[in-house]
Amino acid sequence: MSYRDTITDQIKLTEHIQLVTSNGLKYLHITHPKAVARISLFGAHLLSFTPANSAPVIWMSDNAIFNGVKAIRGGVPICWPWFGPANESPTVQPLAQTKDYPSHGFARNNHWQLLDTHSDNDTCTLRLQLTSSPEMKRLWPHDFNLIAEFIISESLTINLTTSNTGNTSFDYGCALHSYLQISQPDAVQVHGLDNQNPVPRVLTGDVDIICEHPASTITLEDNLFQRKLDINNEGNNAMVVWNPWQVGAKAFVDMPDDGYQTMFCLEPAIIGKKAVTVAPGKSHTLTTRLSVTAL
Ligand SMILES: O=P(O)(O)OC[C@H]1O[C@@H](O)[C@H](O)[C@@H](O)[C@@H]1O
Repeated sequence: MSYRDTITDQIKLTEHIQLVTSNGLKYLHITHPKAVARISLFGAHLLSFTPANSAPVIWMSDNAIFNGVKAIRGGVPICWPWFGPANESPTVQPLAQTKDYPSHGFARNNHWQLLDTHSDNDTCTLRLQLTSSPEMKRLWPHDFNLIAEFIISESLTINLTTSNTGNTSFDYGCALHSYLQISQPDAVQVHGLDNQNPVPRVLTGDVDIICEHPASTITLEDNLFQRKLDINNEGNNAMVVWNPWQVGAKAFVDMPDDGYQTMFCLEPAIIGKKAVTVAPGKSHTLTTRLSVTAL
């Protein structure tokens, strides 16, 4: 059952933005002449983004679980303050890399606070915040303020700003783990993944790679949807490219067996030893901008 079937409360925040409660969880519904979008406060997780006159840009699993515990499969999960399994990440405290450390950090498994919303004829802007709690500090012993800003118009911009509110520097890793909607695997080509070898990448099987020299704009062309998606990133040091293909999809309880045929993850990320260091009182922003053009 989708969370949309169990809505119990709706509050109008602006002309274009509603705060919706479903099964005790909060969602933001954005309905603007330029685009429709949904955001879950659990995870500050963008669930959908569809500009006017376009097919959906973001893929969401038909079997996604909205229980406020498990990270949602699809959309744009925010992986933070580490990427991938904790025991492989240099930004997790070395003595504590045990099994109860969630993969891809804890930002996508926590409830965020809605800071503010604004909308006008051009744009909707929404800001969500996560701050350090004792439970989070058990996993990652730093004081922080994390703000996810979503700017929704013909294009989508996500600014993820990490601020150090403590007295010592920290390193962090992260990814805006965008699940992009595609028509079918053999209709798509990706450009810009490797700045040094600019060859297109086609989707012909399972892929899980970290590209360390991405161009600032990655382009996903979809010949069947007759569109190209430009993904412009700032503040990342890598792009993760992922599709679990048939065997991988079957192994996920929250992905239909054929789900891999309509998704392609292209994730601007901060990974590895080159992870960003944030000094006390300082901030760092990772930005991704998605815009669609007809082919
Ligand atoms: O199932 P999760 O934790 O959401 O991760 C999904 C995938 O996320 C990708 O970013 C990783 O590169 C994959 O290795 C991983 O399987």
